[in-house]
Amino acid sequence: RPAGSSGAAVPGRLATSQQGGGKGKRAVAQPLAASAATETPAPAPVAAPALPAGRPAVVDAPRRRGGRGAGSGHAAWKSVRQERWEGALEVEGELPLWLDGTYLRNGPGLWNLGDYGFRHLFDGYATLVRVSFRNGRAVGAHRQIESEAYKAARAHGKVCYREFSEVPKPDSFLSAVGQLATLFSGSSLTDNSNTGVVCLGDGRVLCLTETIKGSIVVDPDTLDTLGRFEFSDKLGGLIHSAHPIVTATEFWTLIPDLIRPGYSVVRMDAGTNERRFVGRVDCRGGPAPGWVHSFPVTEHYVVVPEMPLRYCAKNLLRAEPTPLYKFEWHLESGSYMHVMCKASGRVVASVEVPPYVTFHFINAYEETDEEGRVTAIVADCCEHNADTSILDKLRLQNLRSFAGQDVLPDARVGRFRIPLDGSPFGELEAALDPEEHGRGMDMCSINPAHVGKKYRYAYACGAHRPCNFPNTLTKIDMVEKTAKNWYEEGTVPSEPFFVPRPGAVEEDDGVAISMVSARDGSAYALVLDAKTFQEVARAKFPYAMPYGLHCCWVPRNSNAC
Ligand SMILES: CC1=C(/C=C/C(C)=C/C=C/C(C)=C/C=C/C=C(C)/C=C/C=O)C(C)(C)CCC1
Ligand SMILES: [Fe+2]
Repeated sequence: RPAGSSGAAVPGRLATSQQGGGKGKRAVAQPLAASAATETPAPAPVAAPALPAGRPAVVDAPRRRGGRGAGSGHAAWKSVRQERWEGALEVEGELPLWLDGTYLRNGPGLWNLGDYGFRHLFDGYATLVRVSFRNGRAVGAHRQIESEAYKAARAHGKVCYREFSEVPKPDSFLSAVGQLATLFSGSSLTDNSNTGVVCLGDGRVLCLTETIKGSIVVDPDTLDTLGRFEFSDKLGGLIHSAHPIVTATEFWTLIPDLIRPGYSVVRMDAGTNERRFVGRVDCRGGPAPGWVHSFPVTEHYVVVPEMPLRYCAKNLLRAEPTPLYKFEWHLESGSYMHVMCKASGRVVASVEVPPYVTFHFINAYEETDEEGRVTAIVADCCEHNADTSILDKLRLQNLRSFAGQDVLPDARVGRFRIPLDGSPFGELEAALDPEEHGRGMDMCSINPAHVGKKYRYAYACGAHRPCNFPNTLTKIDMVEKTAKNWYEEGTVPSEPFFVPRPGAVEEDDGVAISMVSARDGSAYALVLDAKTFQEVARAKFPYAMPYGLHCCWVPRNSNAC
């Protein structure tokens, strides 16, 4: 964590330097003594202002230029109203006293610029949410990440960089060659880091998206944007996996090569900014690499997925999105799983597998024989039955227009088995009956002590049907092949993030924390006992919170995660 960032709030620091002028309440200059770390009673919640006058107002009405969209819908799909807020949260139930640290959640929380509404869930500007727990109390906050893309959009009142589905309206007549140049130099790509948030081994907290320039360091206490994470190496690349594998000592990621289809596997030591090239996987099919939103590792291997949903340079350039956005489906190209040895960079297996669509790998581990030799890799993921339609379902118009129809495509825990004996094929099967979790499955976490190792439990979002989006929290038992489900009518819960109890021995000794947005506009951090999957407490925000994607846990008073 950067020097001076202690985990305790600094008494006397102001909640905001902005003065009100927008539609929200005016700023009240109030000491930020709200952290439970200060031992002082937490003050009442203070609303920060909406955007300052003269800048495009952030509105919560879902509409595109020229008219309102279909219904105002659920609070989860409405833009956050204020740029920032911090205050004590009302706690219902008993927060465990050992829960001492900060839960951070990142996600695209702002989908409107003035009266212009974005199309897709993944387009929104990044909103970081914080809940700090101490002594059974909770302090909440949220803040927009100050990416160049967000600041430019605010300053000019329009999209200025290429987002997931939005592209800037050309105001100069760049030739096709010019457009291509801005794409391949990366200058037109967004740095809107609205997807992941990770705590590095050295304590720095990094927000991520799929562009490398969108790796942004934030202060977990103030939620200040500290600046771009500059990689000091010469590896280059424009895009990488949104989900690096981060441990106390290292950081692994994949860099797809769109010119010569393949992936670079790279590793960075904690405490440095220098990635080192470990090895390369050449694609086996298709005109471009498969989309790698995430990938898993085992103790000795990196697993590189190559799915038939592939990047598409033509679609990257398009002004109007296709149903598959920047990607293309190439069933004929085959589906593969590659395995690289972490130590040598050698590809030790490359197998063809049944077609699959996944965004999130859950975990992977090695299977060994009686002599301890590794015979196969098992890799689990949230698998969408090789159906890409989930991407279109995540258009905001679809999410906002739910009227009781069951339209969420089925998903399952897909379990790959990749033999290491030179066989050309691997297997893919459901790890448990998908009915156990309502045939919805995404946004997963596990006990971090089990990353790359044999594990039993995963926490994810499942479905209580009919629904148009995952609306339950589910604990999957991979051994018993059962699930425990949490559901509350009208709510949209985000990724349940597992936080182990310090000193825990059992894999599920801890809590699962999820930010829940309710239809009535309430929002709360829900704390479930990870063993029983029963609610132990909820910490309520005094305002509506949009849906968000991924989370991390920053333990208190530690300079490392
Ligand atoms: C900005 C550019 C890109 C951006 C890619 C992004 C922001 C990808 C984000 C992907 C996410 C958040 C995937 C999450 C999936 C969640 C699912 C399927 C949940 C399902 C629920 O049931 C590129 C596309 C890389 C191109 C360059 C510019
Ligand atoms: Fe993700």
